[in-house]
Amino acid sequence: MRCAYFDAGVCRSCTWMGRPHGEQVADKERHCADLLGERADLRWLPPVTGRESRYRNKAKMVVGGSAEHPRLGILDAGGRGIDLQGCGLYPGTLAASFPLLAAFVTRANLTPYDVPTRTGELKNLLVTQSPDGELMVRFVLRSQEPVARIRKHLPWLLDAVPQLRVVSVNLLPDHRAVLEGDREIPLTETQTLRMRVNGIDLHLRPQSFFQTNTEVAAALYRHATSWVEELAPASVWDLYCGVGGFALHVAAPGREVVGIETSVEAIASATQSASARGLSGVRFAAGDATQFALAAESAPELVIVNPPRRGIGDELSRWLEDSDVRHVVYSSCNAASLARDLAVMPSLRPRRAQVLDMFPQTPHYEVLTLLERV
Ligand SMILES: C[S@@+](CC[C@H](N)C(=O)[O-])C[C@H]1O[C@@H](n2cnc3c(N)ncnc32)[C@H](O)[C@@H]1O
Repeated sequence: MRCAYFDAGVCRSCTWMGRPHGEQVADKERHCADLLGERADLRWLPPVTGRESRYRNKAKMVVGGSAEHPRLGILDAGGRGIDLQGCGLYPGTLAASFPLLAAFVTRANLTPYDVPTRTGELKNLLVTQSPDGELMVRFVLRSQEPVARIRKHLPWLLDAVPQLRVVSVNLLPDHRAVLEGDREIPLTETQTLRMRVNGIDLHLRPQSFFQTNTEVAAALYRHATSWVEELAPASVWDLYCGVGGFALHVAAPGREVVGIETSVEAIASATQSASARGLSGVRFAAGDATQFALAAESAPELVIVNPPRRGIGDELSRWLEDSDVRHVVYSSCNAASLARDLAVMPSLRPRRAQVLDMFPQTPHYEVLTLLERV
């Protein structure tokens, strides 16, 4: 794939842009195999690949320029906005919303936040596209000052972008290089975007994580589910469950499934999905994964973990090592932290591993592993 922004040197976010896709995937497999080391009893399954472009379901656009001429994209080294509305990573409906969102910024007179002078209001636009082509838009603002203007002009935006289902404001008052703050102000009655994956309705609210690449995420959930089905455990924990993707896929009659996640919003979404499906054996609770495991009276037969980049860490790895959990399905977006965690769990041996190319044009990838107690 080629990218005019990359070739012109204005955006270098996709560091592998221009490299043949097959070569990228082979490098990711090699990288992962090196980190996991020589293991005679580990079977590598063929990698999962999806489309090379238009695969990102979420755009995190920094807003620069002026209210009259907003730029949606990234900031340069001097803190000025670079417009990347033509970025090839975003799917059709999402990409088509950018010029309309830019027109809305002008219409509602939303002054972009200027990093060097710390003035202005609109910091970021966060846009998510569901598999059905519906959109969630979040305006990340420095203060509530523009909220009334956004509300006033919102009917225009809802009319201009008919796929728009969820709109909210997120407040990020401090001058920090983060994407969003803690406080969310809903602007539409609907505050949940339906993310239909493999025929299962997941629900995404603002402030919840969703796998970046819906097509590859669907394969991730399918493959993990087929491994779990083979083992047919009576009890499963889904730790770091987010909106419940793994838990809702592996739910089955007679199986007890518990999902644990720190985000209260994500747990509300997961609970909504479970009750809509009438799943009585699935329960979700907000909390820290490690603390939950350490406090539990008994361990399940199988544990799924899908932690952030830092991995599950020493404490939870040690707990798993000392527990009588027979199998762990570990889905990782950082093979380096996976390898560190594996070193703390020598009794849980990786039997299967599969690289999933969740982030084409970058060195990042997801790896799904099945660990078995020896
Ligand atoms: C890589 S995401 C995985 C989400 C989910 N499994 C999925 O498929 O969408 C990691 C999740 O871990 C959650 N998280 C972060 N720290 C946590 C902790 N200490 N305990 C439980 N969940 C945590 C995050 O909020 C995020 O939703």
